[in-house]
This record gives sequence, structure tokens and C-alpha cells, in this order.
Amino acid sequence: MSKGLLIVLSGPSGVGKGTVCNALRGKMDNLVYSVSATTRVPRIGEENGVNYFFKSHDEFKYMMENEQLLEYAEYVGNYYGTPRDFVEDTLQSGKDIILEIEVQGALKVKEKFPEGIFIFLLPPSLDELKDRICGRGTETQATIDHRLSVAVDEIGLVGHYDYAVVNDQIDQACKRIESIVIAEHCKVRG
Ligand SMILES: Nc1ncnc2c1ncn2[C@@H]1O[C@H](COP(=O)(O)OP(=O)(O)OP(=O)(O)O)[C@@H](O)[C@H]1O
Ligand SMILES: Nc1nc2c(ncn2[C@@H]2O[C@H](COP(=O)(O)O)[C@@H](O)[C@H]2O)c(=O)[nH]1
Repeated sequence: MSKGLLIVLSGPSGVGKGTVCNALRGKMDNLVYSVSATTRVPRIGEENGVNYFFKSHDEFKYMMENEQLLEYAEYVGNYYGTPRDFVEDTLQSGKDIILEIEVQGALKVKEKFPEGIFIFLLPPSLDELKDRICGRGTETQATIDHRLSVAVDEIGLVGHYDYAVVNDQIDQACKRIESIVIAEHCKVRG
């Protein structure tokens, strides 16, 4: 059986990564979603094991030190990391897996899995990005400001990715990502 594809979806906070991933759920049968570990406190409505594995700093440190994470990064005051075994087992089973992660982590994954498919989700404009992150209503003003302040540098790293997809409309962004995955499955690999 051939291995699945490792797909990384990155982009600045508020661009719509989570929204697009949720919308893809009903559309792509062979696609599995990686659930990350984080030290961030849960938002209202978030569930442990569904949105994230919510960890204390000590628990996260244990995962880091025991090589349980494929990658991790500190982002705006919290740690985030991708559980390694789940990714490797999913790929081995022939299913595709999508990692919704920020840019530092994505670049670390690229070092380990250069054969992965790296997709950067772009906002239609910086004003729209600001409106989206403010409109979500989950962050304090200080956190919004911090996240927006790193967004410009993050967007500057788009050249490290294989594909750039503008999230102007959710269904259009999903179609573009579906098309990329279909094309990657058709690719002749050496
Ligand atoms: N194409 C779109 N048009 C308008 N609003 C959108 C679009 N995509 C997402 N949104 C909205 O933008 C907000 C941010 O989306 P989302 O939480 O998915 O972003 P994210 O990139 O996952 O953010 P973070 O990195 O902070 O987790 C949400 O309120 C969502 O409903
Ligand atoms: N490097 C990693 N980044 C991750 C991971 N899981 C999520 N993220 C990214 O963190 C920011 C903030 O997320 P939020 O839920 O607090 O808004 C966002 O860009 C996520 O995509 C991970 O495992 N590794």
C-alpha cells in the first residue's frame, strides 16, 4: 500500500485555517486531521482531544523531551506541537493527514518531510485579516495586536511553501486545496 500525503496548512492567525479545515472534513474522505497539543487555555466550546490536547507546561515539556512531537513552536506566549505517532501511523495506513500549524513549525516539518505538501493560506488583504481575527471574538486586544504584529513576517515566508491559496471565500479556498491534493496524488514520483 502506498503511504498517504502529509499536508501542511499554515497562514497567519485569523486567516481561516480552522474554518477551511472544518469545511474540508465533509469533502475529502481520505483526509485525517492532526490534533495538536498546546499549553494555551481552552476557548469556550473547545474540547480536549477534539480541538487540541490541552496540556500543562510540565506535560508539554515531557512530550518535547521524550520526542513525542514531530515539531513544536512557541507562538505568542503558548506552546503548540504535533503528536508524532499519530502522523506517522496515519501516513503508514495510506491515509492523507493535514496539519494546521503556524509557520515556524511548518518549516521544521519541511526539514523532516521535504516530500510533504506545504500550503499557505493568504487573506484577501491585511484589513480583512484584522476584521476576521477581531470578529472571531476569542482574543483579548493585546493578543490580537500581538498576532497581527507577527502576521506580516509570517506572510513574508510564503516563498517556502509549495502553494499559496487566497481564502477569499471558504468554498473557493476548499476547492483550490482539494484540487492541489488531487493533483499531488496524480504526480509521478521518482
Ligand atoms: N473566507 C472567509 N470569509 C469570511 N470570514 C472568514 C473566512 N474564513 C474564515 N472566516 C472567519 O474568520 C475568523 C477566523 O477564522 P479561523 O478561526 O478559521 O482562523 P485561523 O486561521 O484558524 O485562526 P488561528 O490561527 O488564530 O487559529 C472566523 O470568525 C471565521 O468564521
Ligand atoms: N507549530 C505549531 N503550530 C500550531 C499547532 N497547532 C496549532 N498551531 C497554530 O498556532 C496558532 C495559534 O492557534 P490558536 O488555536 O491559539 O489560534 C495558529 O496559527 C495554529 O495554526 C502545532 O501543533 N504546531
